[in-house]
Order: sequence, then structure tokens, then C-alpha cells
Amino acid sequence: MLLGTQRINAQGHLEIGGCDTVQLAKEFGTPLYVIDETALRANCRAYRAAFESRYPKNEIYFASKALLTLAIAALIDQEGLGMDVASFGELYTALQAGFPAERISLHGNNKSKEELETALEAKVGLIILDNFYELELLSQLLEMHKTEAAVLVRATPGVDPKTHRLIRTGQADTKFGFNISDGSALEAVRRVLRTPKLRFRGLHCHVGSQLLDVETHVEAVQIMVQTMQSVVRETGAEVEILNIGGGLGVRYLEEQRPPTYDEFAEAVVSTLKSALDAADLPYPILQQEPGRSLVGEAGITLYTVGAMKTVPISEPPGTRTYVSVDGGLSDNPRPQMYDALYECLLANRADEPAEAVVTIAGKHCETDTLIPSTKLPQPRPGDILAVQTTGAYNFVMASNYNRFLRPAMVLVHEGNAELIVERQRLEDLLRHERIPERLCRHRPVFAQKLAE
Ligand SMILES: Cc1ncc(COP(=O)(O)O)c(C=O)c1O
Ligand SMILES: N[C@@H](CCCC[NH3+])C(=O)O
Repeated sequence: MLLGTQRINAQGHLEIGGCDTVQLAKEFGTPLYVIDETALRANCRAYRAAFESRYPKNEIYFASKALLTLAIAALIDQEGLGMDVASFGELYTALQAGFPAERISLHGNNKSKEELETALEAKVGLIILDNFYELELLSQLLEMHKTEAAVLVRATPGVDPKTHRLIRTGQADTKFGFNISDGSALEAVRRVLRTPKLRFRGLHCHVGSQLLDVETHVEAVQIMVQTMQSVVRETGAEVEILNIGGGLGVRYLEEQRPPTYDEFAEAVVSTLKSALDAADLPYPILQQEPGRSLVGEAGITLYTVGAMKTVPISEPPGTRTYVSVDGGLSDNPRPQMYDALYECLLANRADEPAEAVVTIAGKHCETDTLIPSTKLPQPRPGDILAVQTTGAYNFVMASNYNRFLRPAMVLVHEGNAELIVERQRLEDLLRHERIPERLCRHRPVFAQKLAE
């Protein structure tokens, strides 16, 4: 499977963004996150066009939790999208990148006073209210700071998407949002309307992530329109915005066929329009927050192959060959967390027939299998392995487990590769650490040498 601008060049190497991945590995080291700028930009444009052509009152916020660095924020800004942030760190990064605050929306199921105050001070465009505690806290802060805030009420539609249990959020039993079924969402709207410094702008929902069909979104849209109708009927308030979150899936495996942007837009918009018409409601602004579907397929991770071993196995009877790479759990926790599956290829021998069935293992002190079973040309130590579809929820979920250094990230575009995140250095690991005086002893000569 080749995605975005990927192709196999005359040397038989995988190329992305016009850059030879073998050269990238040589120049920047491995593990290395590589982001295909052309593909990312094309996705932003195509997603937007799919909706704009069917529903012009349409706004796309990039869900920055999927991938955020200063450069990515700047690129998303250039593409004219908004940005959904869900923590102080995401808000800080977006603001530091110069992302216009009025196009930022603040999320979170337990927003702190500090996060809310910073959002108010920066004048972010929208705050998505998640619970009654936050509603109360925000109204106190607005009184204190003598300011106002535009809000959406996040509602939980009670739908059950077909995706991993840890990334479902539309069902009633979730920590996120105000339930619709027990009347909490309507009560939240009433309270917002009673709070003079809160400006009610509409409703929000997000049903889950990596959805490979349109059914749950369609169901959620119908429920949200019914909820809009109840809000209008019960409170007389106008629902100017309906935000349906993100969630569209991507291809991790060749056989996966997520709806295209056009198929997704057609299903969502036709459902929305007919539900609105039936309810005799004016058309709201349709907001969305895609993350994975914009950036997932635009990223790969490059690793270097090291140790290999073959062991006998009983199920099915035969052998298994472990091919260990120089990263794993710390740069991609998704296989451990969600049993996520990935495809890969040997970047330096991408044109050779894939005839060996192997297991790709990480190098952590865990059974950090990256890919349980895949077909490759017989791997050799020193080969460069490219794991596909790692643009979303990899870099942002990376850790320093086993004191691994977080990988670098490069943005590739028309044959140029620009470093947008430096590889961590050993001194970064110790930057925030202190040894109390009473535990101090002279550092061994070797540690001193390493630090120089
Ligand atoms: C509120 C909200 N919006 C948007 C997203 C982005 O989701 P995805 O990356 O699946 O498009 C998420 C994550 O699931 C989310 O929690
Ligand atoms: N981290 C999850 C997605 C979480 C979506 C955010 N609510 C994943 O990698 O699939």
C-alpha cells in the first residue's frame, strides 16, 4: 500500500514527498517521523471541499490532539482551518505558533481554572462546555475577569460506534459531555442561557474515533437535530452551530476502506438537511473536528532493523521470526493500547518480493510487538523499515519509556526535508531532575564524558 505522495524510486527505495526515505534515515537518524506535507494539505483541502460543496455553512477545526507541533499548527493555519485544543499544552503550542485565537476552540472534560483563564485572556473563539462543574467555574471566572465567552454545549447522543472500546465516546456511559437521554444537555443549555456572560452558540458531539462506516455519524446527526429541536422548543434559543466532532477512520491496512471524504460528506449532509427540514429548523453552521482523517495517512515512521531471531511456535505449528527495530512502544503505543494493526515495507528494498512472514518487535523491556505478522523481503540488520499511517496519535502519544529519546520529525515536500522536531538528546532526559544534596556523590568519569 502506497499512500499520499509515496512511490518507489529507481533505486527501489520508498520515496515520500519527493525524498528518498533511505537518505532521510541516514541524514536524520531513526526512529524518524516523516510527515508528507503535500498529502496533509491535500487532505485538508479535500475534506473541506467535500463539505463546502454540499453545505457552504461549514467550518473545519483540526483536532490538534492527533498531531501538534509549532510547524503543524502554522501549516493548519495556512490551510485556513480552525484548531481544537484539549489541554493547556495544546493551547500554548497553538498560540506560540501564532495561530489566531478566534479560530481556536477549547475542549476538555476537566478543564482547569488556569486553562480557562488562559483561554479567556487569549480570547479563544469557542469553549466547549463539558459538565456542570465547569459551567459553574467558567461563570465565576467570567464575573471575576469581567469578560464574556462563547460556548457550545457538548452533548452525548447515546450512540454506540463500532470501534475500539477505548475510543468510543458517543455512548451514554462516558466521562465526556452532558447526556441527552437524562435531560442533562437541555439543562446545561438552560443554565448557559441564565448566565449573562455566557453566550450560547450551539451544540457539540463527538461519537468516537477511527470509524470505518458512516452509520454512527448519521445516527448522531439525527439525534443532535432532535436535540436542537428540543432546545429551540424548550428555551427559545437559537442553535447557530452544530459541531459533530471528528472520527472518520483511515487506512491502517490495505483492505480497510474508510468512507471517502465525499461519501462521508454526502451521508452527513443529506441526513442533516433532511432532519433539519423535517424539524423546520434553520440551517446552522456545521462544524467538525477531524484529526486522524487529515493527518493519519500523511505520516510514516522509519526504523532501522537490528536483531532477529526465529523461534518454534505451536499455534499454528511452525516458526516465528522476530525482527527487532530501534523503537517501538515509546514512539507508537497504539498496538499496546488498542491492538492497533499497521502495514510496513522495507524502505531500502521496496521493490523486492515480500516473501518472508515476520513479526516486528520493538526494543523496549516489554513485549512491544509493533506488527504481529507481516510479509517483507527477507529482512537483514541495517534495513530501513517504514511503518505506514503513523501521522496521527503517534508522536503526540510518545513517551520516554526505558529512557528512550523521542524521535525527530521531518516535514517532506517536493524533494525537501525540513526538521520540525529535533530528536531529544540525553541531556533532555535529565533537564528537570535534581539530586538532593544529601544523595550527591562525584559523577563517575564516564558519565562526565557523556555529558560533554
Ligand atoms: C472532542 C473530539 N473532537 C475531535 C476528535 C478527533 O477525532 P479523530 O482524530 O478521530 O478525527 C476527538 C478524538 O477522538 C475528540 O475527542
Ligand atoms: N488516541 C486514540 C484516539 C483518541 C481520540 C481522541 N478522543 C488513538 O490513537 O486511536
